[in-house]
Amino acid sequence: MTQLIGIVGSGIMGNGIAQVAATAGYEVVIYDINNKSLKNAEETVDRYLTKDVQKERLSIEVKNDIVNRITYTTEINQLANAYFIIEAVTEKMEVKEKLFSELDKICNPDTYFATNTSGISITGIAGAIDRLDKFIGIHFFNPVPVMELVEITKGHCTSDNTVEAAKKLVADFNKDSIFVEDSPLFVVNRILVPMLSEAIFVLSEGIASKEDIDKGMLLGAKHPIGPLRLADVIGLDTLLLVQETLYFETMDSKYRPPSLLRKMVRAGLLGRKSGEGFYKYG
Ligand SMILES: NC(=O)c1ccc[n+]([C@@H]2O[C@H](COP(=O)([O-])OP(=O)(O)OC[C@H]3O[C@@H](n4cnc5c(N)ncnc54)[C@H](O)[C@@H]3O)[C@@H](O)[C@H]2O)c1
Repeated sequence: MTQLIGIVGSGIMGNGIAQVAATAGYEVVIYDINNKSLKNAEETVDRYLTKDVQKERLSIEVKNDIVNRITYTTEINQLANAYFIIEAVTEKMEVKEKLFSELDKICNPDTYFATNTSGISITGIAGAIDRLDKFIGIHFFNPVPVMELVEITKGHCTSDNTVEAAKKLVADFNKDSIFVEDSPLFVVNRILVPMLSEAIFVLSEGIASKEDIDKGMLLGAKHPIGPLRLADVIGLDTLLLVQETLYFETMDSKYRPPSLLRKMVRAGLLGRKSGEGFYKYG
């Protein structure tokens, strides 16, 4: 029988993870509390796969099979019999804890739980549930269908069996992985996020225009995308929450988030997902 993957959160990351899981042949249920986000996720997956069909990387029949393997729902009970749950909700400890505590009661005792957190402690989130041994960090990168890497992180009580199951899942998803200790922001974001933060400080100090900051890193450091445009792709609200984790966990002032970033989030300028961040979209 085809195994079921439950995705929680249908935002930027959730819809990409759902697409990759369905492409790997799994049945997928994607659950969100927000109907609009689910609708948007469905359209995003369809748009991505349609592009693949147009570029002749995928037949229309295969595209339809992938689309038909994904169910979009606001009913959390539909996740009860999942083989693996992958959580991709808002980057807040209290939101993730409450969700996993509810899932722990609903789901089959054999169900594995994974979080896609960008940097919150895996052991900390697992504190909300009884199945501590079945909890693991699987951190995907944005955009999920394109990026090859995931970071796998064990919590203090994660069993070897769960690590093996996660590794197999990641291999099925056709992703490569690195293994990272449970530490704020893991590896990639620990290095990347301070660079994005510095770009925002450079902008707010009036050292260069946003276009020249991005051009500087594109041409001068051979980055594939400028740091301010990348911040818009990530979502400025998520970026701020991730920076706060690094700052509060280390209590090191070098990681303080730029006040410009905080102001933009308060103004609802969240980047590409809200139509405007450092740049305007749509
Ligand atoms: N954006 C990125 O580049 C990126 C990259 C890697 C990891 N992540 C991580 O992935 C997670 C999700 O990030 P995102 O960018 O997709 O966020 P997002 O804001 O695009 O989407 C979050 C979704 O979660 C839903 N949600 C919130 N609370 C919920 C709940 N209790 N139950 C069900 N759904 C709920 C929201 O309605 C929304 O649709 C975060 O932990 C983030 O740190 C993000």
